[in-house]
Amino acid sequence: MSNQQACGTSQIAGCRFSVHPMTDDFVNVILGALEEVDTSKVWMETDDVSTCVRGRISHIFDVTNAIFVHAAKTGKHVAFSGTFSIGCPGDTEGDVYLAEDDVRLNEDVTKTIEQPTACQFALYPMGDGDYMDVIYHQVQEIAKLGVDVSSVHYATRLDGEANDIFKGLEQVFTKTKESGCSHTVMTVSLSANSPSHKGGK
Ligand SMILES: Cc1ncc(C[n+]2csc(CCO)c2C)c(N)n1
Repeated sequence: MSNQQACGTSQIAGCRFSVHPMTDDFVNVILGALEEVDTSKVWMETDDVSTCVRGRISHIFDVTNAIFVHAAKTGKHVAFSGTFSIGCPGDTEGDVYLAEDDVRLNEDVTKTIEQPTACQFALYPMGDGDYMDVIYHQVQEIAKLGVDVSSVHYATRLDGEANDIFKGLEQVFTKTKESGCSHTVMTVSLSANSPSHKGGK
């Protein structure tokens, strides 16, 4: 890749995300989900707008998956919106978290939570001239994982279990990075328990 040198070489991955529960009790749903999840293998900061987690890819997806299903298991309509990134130039602070092993701290609990979910994601393999090939290939691959895949303008839609969707998103993100993309960005919107899900999309 021609501009490999211009871009950062940090292998730290991250996600900046917000959870929006459609309920008067939103503070408890947000803070409850953040507290219930073991975040000791990621760097994490929460403010009034969003939360940022940084560390190894496995833990970024383990933690965001867990926070989403913990918020959604309340039964409230919950929306999640996040941006995943790896290879961001200058992203080195907190690299100490890369020394963690890949044992996921939340998987045992997360996998017991069933949560039908709708997702729209968009992949941005930056710094690669063949970016559309990368996107088409990854969308084909995610279809093998047991989630319904369809096309919408500017994104790909996934319908299925939250845990399967997160597995697919992690695969897309990891494979894009492994294919040599110097800076990979993926935006994700999720919706659970929406009254609009009943009777179609
Ligand atoms: C994951 C996540 N992190 C932070 C916020 C921002 N936020 C909005 S209300 C609230 C609780 C009371 O301060 C917080 C932290 C969010 N929505 N989702």
